[in-house]
Amino acid sequence: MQKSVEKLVNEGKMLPLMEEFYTIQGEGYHKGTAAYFVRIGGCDVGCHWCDVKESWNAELHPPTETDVIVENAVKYSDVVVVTGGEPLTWDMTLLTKGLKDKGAKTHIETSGAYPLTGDWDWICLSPKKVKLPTQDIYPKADELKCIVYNKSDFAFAEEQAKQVSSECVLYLQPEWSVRDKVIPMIVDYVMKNPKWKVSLQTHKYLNIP
Ligand SMILES: C[S@@+](CC[C@H](N)C(=O)[O-])C[C@H]1O[C@@H](n2cnc3c(N)ncnc32)[C@H](O)[C@@H]1O
Ligand SMILES: Nc1nc2[nH]cc(C(=O)O)c2c(=O)[nH]1
Ligand code: SF4
Ligand SMILES: [Mg+2]
Repeated sequence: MQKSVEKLVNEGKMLPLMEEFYTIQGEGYHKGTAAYFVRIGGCDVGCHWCDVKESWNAELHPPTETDVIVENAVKYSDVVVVTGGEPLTWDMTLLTKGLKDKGAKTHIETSGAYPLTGDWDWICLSPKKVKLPTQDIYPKADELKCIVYNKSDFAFAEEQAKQVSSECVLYLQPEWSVRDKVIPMIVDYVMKNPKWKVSLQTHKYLNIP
């Protein structure tokens, strides 16, 4: 990457944009709500079951002016979900300021593995064992969305739930490739531990992005 572009990316004035699309939020608390998704490239957390591995290498995604991302997003929706990749790889200050100045609600999907930047109306924290969230994000998470791949993930989810606020909404979401195996385990767990709710990737059932 050119040095001048690298500097702009480091300042959050440009971001490696992988894709953007208007769809229905499929997961978690806001599922069913129309929203514009902005997917920023770059992630080195390395979840083996990640459903967007094409996002990992930031260099494959064109550095795009943050102002241009904002101008476009607000044409589609007043709810903008920023995801990735891991959006907190980058400084989210200017992106969220731009969106909020134009009246949009800012939502983030994050593993919390890097320091929290940006001004968010909704934070979905989805912690990963391989690279735990930074301490600063736990009290600010609005929802905690733990992915269940096998039964050890219930214990991990409970450990994570101890660290969020009492208002944070708690979700267990099946890892897609093992959904048939883990959905019955999640259903049983939630009935026995009703502070948790089930989250499904409903967009995959609806065949939408
Ligand atoms: C692709 S990630 C991008 C945002 C951020 N890196 C994160 O992990 O939160 C978006 C959401 O999808 C979830 N996710 C990724 N792959 C999944 C899979 N195979 N099955 C279920 N959920 C998955 C993540 O845990 C996260 O909540
Ligand atoms: N419809 C839809 N809802 C989503 N919720 C979180 C997603 C993500 O990849 O971050 C996602 C996604 O990719 N599509
Ligand atoms: S943190 Fe998110 S984007 Fe990164 S590998 Fe894990 S699920 Fe994929
Ligand atoms: Mg997704």
